[in-house]
Amino acid sequence: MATSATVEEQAKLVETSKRLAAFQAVKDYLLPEYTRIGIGSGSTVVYVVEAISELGSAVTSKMAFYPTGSQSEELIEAAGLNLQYISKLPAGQQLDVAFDGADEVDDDLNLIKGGGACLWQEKIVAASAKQFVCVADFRKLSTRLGMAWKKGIPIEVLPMAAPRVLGELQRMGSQNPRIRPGLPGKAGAIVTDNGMWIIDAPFPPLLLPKDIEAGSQTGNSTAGVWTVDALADALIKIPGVAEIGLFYGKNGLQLASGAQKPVAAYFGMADGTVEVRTPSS
Ligand SMILES: O=C(CO)[C@H](O)[C@H](O)COP(=O)(O)O
Repeated sequence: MATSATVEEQAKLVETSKRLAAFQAVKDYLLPEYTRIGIGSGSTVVYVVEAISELGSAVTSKMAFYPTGSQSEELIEAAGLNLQYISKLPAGQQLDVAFDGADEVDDDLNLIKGGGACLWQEKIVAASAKQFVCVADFRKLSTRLGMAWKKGIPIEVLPMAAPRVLGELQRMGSQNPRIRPGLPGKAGAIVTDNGMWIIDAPFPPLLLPKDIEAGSQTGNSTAGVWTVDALADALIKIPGVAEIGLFYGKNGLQLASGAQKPVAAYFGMADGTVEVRTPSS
């Protein structure tokens, strides 16, 4: 009994933390004059939509909301918000802001995403926004990707290429990469909103430039030890890989468009506070 109460309490704490982060992020980054808002996927984003709905229709009726897949599409519709599609965003134009969750966030605001299999559309929406804001609970706060999220980097692949991609990943040092299975009771692999499969590829914790500068590591691939950028650049080049769940590259603040990294990551903490991580440079 005591154990189950603890598990329940922990689950409640996590939900409270997600909600805190989401409400603070919306308060800080959703300005009433904004008209185009990206809405990511996952359980934390549910609270983002709740926070937005609480602003009332006088504010939200002038806004259009762009989903990152079927889950967030349903969320937007259920909240009575105006649904719009990124495919309808005129060339050269941007969303004002996009909110999304993450599976892990490192010291440099690189992200692992795709735990919910929506990474491809999530990356397109994030990169289409002037500002991408990440919302998460304390479990996602990390120093190096792969330290907290042990399931591996989600990689969206063309199904016919999956066996070959698995072989490439092993060669690159991934430990036991696996095709993600479908829901319990459903045979076969999980199929994304884009008709693709997901491979989860665990790698040893990914290094940052500061690790290389410190001289203790080389960041090369020989022992499967990679920097975030080197691994991401190599993964995306594998034939059959549609998109990868590493959101990396230049800091969001430095870019007018195309950023994959957030301008800020909000973490609801276990003590009821919200920690905000922003780019250091
Ligand atoms: O990348 C994602 C889905 O593809 C999610 O944002 C990520 O898995 C976090 O989800 P949650 O908020 O439920 O922890």
